[in-house]
Amino acid sequence: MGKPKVLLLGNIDHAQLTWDALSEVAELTTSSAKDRAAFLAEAKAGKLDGVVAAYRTFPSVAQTGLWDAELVDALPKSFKFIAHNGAGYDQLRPDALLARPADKGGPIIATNVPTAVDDATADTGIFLMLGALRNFNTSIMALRRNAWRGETPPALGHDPQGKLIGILGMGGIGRNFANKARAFGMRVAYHNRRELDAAAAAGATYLSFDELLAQSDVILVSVPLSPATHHLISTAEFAKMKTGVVVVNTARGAVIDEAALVKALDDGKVGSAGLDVFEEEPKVHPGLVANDKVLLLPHMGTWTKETQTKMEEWCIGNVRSAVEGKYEQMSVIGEHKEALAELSK
Ligand SMILES: NC(=O)c1ccc[n+]([C@@H]2O[C@H](COP(=O)([O-])OP(=O)(O)OC[C@H]3O[C@@H](n4cnc5c(N)ncnc54)[C@H](O)[C@@H]3O)[C@@H](O)[C@H]2O)c1
Repeated sequence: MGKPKVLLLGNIDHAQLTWDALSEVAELTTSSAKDRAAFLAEAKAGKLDGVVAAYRTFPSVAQTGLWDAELVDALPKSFKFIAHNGAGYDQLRPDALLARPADKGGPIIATNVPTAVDDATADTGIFLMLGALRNFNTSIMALRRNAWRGETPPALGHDPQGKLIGILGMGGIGRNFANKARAFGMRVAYHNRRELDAAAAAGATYLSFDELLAQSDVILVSVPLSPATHHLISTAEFAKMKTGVVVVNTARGAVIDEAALVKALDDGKVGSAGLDVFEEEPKVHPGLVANDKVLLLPHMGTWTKETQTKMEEWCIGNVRSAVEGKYEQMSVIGEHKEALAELSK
């Protein structure tokens, strides 16, 4: 019997040697599909037969579309694992992957790359928070059009010291951000679906969702995007916030209703914002682009050599563990832990 096949969707940019070394245990293959229709056609024509695991990047969604029921249905029976190179896996539909019936190959197990992203993403959040608090974007724009601080000087910014940062989603990135925010003298509160134990909370105060909205001077959005968190923050939630609140989003654009944010900024309810993520990337709402009070980054959260390298190495590690049957070493997504345990029996 030949080696199991592993499919690469997207590029390996930093961990090429580790990827090449996978060929010791697997036959490495790629897809020539340029879009979802072509990918589905390849799968249905049997070109992916024998593939056991795939490595995928965030941009490879252009090649496959979402990993939903339609895509799952087209995959060969041999396909068992999808290793996603990222922490947030909203491009996968965990339910659809799990629901594949036994006669079609049974559940497909997904892994992600948590924790390796924490520092770089939290650092990006700190940059956006300070920049938004200080209104730096207005003066950056003025300087670049050779107008020094602008025709009228920008409004004075605010110091982080003593302000309450409310972290919505106190996971890996949220907790990392909390530590850094403390170094700036901020008071830290958070909201999660459940209160953390004392060690994980590390002194941060647990607030209900509404309390967090009402009391925070700065709100960091750090929850995964899912049907439950889509537009978690919209008109009603902005109305509950302090006037002049600073909103930072390093999670996913669609957790915030972008049109409602534009309005809240225009009304002065939200004082300024720092955004790394957008509802329809790479498109950015024109109301955000037009507003100097918004500091914008094009999804740069993990855009560092060290972090991208760590992520690739980790993701390839998940593929290798899957192929070698070392399931306990895989960082499986929360929704698939039980299915992996079944497989391990
Ligand atoms: N900007 C970037 O480049 C970048 C990089 C990495 C991750 N991300 C995004 O950041 C998100 C968070 O990453 P993480 O590694 O901290 O994830 P994580 O799973 O460690 O933490 C997420 C936290 O959110 C909480 N949560 C989930 N749903 C909630 C809800 N409805 N209300 C309140 N809390 C809720 C969870 O309990 C968990 O504590 C990812 O899902 C991803 O979308 C963005």
